[in-house]
Amino acid sequence: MTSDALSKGSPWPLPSGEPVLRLEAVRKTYGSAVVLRDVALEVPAHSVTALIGASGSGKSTLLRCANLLEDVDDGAIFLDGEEITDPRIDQDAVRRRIGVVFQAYNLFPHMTVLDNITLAPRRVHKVPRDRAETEARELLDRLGLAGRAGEYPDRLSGGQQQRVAIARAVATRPRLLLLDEVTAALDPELVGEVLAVIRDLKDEGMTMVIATHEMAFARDVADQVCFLDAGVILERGTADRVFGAPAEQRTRDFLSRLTEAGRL
Ligand SMILES: Nc1ncnc2c1ncn2[C@@H]1O[C@H](COP(=O)(O)OP(=O)(O)OP(=O)(O)O)[C@@H](O)[C@H]1O
Repeated sequence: MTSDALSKGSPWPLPSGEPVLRLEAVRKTYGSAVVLRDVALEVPAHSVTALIGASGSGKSTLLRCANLLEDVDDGAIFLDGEEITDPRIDQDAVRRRIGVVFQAYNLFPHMTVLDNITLAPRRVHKVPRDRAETEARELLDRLGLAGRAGEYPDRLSGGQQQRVAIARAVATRPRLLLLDEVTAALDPELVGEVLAVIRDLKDEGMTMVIATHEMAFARDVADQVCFLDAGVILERGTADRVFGAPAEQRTRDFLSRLTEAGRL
């Protein structure tokens, strides 16, 4: 994070001391399959956490639980110290504080880029149209999409559509941004432009949890890396530590398989 970006009036709320997101002993099952076991995680304000691990290790499920798209079987999840897995909580109000971007951009095809981005600020957060549109245009500028506000999504490349999806997710000034394999559906030459946008958000102080198979990116951008193995956070540490000196044999095996495949 650059203090410069914050002093210029970054929209992301300042740290409260409490981790933005905290998971305590989270367990999630689908039928008889245990998908998350005893997962504990703390995501401090303005930090980036990368979730890495083989396909099926539980990265998406963890993000879906954090956004209340899935109920947990056991354990608790806290947003800014408030237990959001408490059944009495207003789940919609919680979701309004969390931005989510998935692999599929899910933009509304019949709406312009500007309308896609301003829909939630206007409808859900009751931001007046003028202000919502001014802020959306500023966001588009920052994400390298100046001049595309009036276009429909099908006129944009996959990388541009995914940047619009990120703009839509941050337009509501979420407390936390969850990114689930946001480059997985993109042609390789478009991956870099989306990763650059995420790096800029980090520099502006956005708190993020990113499930990714892009190891070089995770190593570069993450403050904290969690290696998931069969639903367990087997190893957690700074990016340099987990990638440079993994403590667990299964982490070493995972990383060497990627190295052999030329993906690390
Ligand atoms: N709705 C569901 N019903 C049943 N099983 C599910 C469901 N969603 C996920 N699973 C299972 O949970 C496990 C974890 O899946 P998840 O998608 O969280 O893994 P992942 O690490 O994100 O994988 P990938 O890297 O391929 O996205 C997998 O075995 C998956 O088959």
